[in-house]
Amino acid sequence: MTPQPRQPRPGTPASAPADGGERTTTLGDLERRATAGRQEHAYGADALIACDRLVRIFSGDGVEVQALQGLDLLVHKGELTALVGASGSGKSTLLNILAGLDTPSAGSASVAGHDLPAMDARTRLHYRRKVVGFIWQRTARNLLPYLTAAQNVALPMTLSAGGGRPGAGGPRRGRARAGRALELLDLLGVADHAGQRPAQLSGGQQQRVAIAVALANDPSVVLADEPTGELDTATATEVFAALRRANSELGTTILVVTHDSAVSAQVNRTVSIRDGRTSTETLRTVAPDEEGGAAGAGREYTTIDRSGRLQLPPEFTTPLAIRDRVLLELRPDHIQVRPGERTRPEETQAPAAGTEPGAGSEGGGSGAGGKDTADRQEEEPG
Ligand SMILES: Nc1ncnc2c1ncn2[C@@H]1O[C@H](COP(=O)(O)OP(=O)(O)OP(=O)(O)O)[C@@H](O)[C@H]1O
Repeated sequence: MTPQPRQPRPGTPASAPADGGERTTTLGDLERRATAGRQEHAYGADALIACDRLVRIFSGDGVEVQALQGLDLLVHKGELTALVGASGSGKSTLLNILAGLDTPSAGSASVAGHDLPAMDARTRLHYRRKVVGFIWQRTARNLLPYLTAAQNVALPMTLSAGGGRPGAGGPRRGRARAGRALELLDLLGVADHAGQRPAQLSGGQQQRVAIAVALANDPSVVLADEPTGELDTATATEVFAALRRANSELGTTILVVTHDSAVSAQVNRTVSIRDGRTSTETLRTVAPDEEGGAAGAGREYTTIDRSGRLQLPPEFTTPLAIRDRVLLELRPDHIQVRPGERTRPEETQAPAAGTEPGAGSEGGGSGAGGKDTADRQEEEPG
């Protein structure tokens, strides 16, 4: 048997310095550089929220519902993003996963460096208390009825400081917690109601106190599921303005699910979910003012998933009768999508002996830069 050359172990010099001079590159150095390079280019490495091919399947009574079907989403630090979509498209499912209340069936999700599917019960509890704040649609679900507004805001700080043990110390002591609660209520325009219980507050005031509760522990992210769903338009605008203030003044990243197009028009980025996947997103260049007015015109973009797939909206495909396939053509600065011709039965038969596969046919039209024969003849001079 031929002896194999022994590989140096990671961390040992690939070539030792002959003159005892400068240290040469080791295999360990190369490995570290390769790992750093991989992390740098990993999907969503610079994002605060990164969902990669997220799948959530609910099963029961022999029926399976695929609520999320390989959803990709990146949200960067400091963004205020609205999540819209038809009923049943998967918005709440996504938010529950990001809140640490549910786990995905497949795919990965990370928030502020926390790998959500990998969290154990203890980490999950810490995550829910410190890393994310949550606002529910039902005002009554956000606040404890027997505590005042200020006590409701101080409660998450007490719980995270000492697990609710009486007299427990922590990052913020009693007086500091009360001070912070008042600061937050002031920021959200409800400081005058600090001593009142939820039943004494209007729906809009309750939701603003709920935002303060969600912000109490300086979370990296605030998630809100239809926070204005139970409110009239004027009150919804006020509550949304409070969310925007939290985003702009505290820099908190906020992801808000809404059905209300007036609300979604007040953010710079609106991501639309269709059939459990992100389908389009609208970006606005001019931010709305304090009252929610004068937002810049939005431009809608179709999202491309990690495998290069995009969903063509029915408003585009229906008028052109686009169904099974399209022709993609690579142009210097864009890709052209044209309806593929209908398949004729003879085209689906095997090619006759001696003919090259695909010769003279449409060729499926899938190659970038590929052109069908008719086109080429059309464009050739003479
Ligand atoms: N616990 C569950 N068990 C079974 N199916 C569920 C469960 N939760 C959600 N689903 C299903 O998953 C799909 C997505 O639901 P989800 O609530 O995420 O949608 P949504 O976009 O938030 O809808 P809505 O806007 O009406 O709240 C729906 O078909 C729903 O019926």
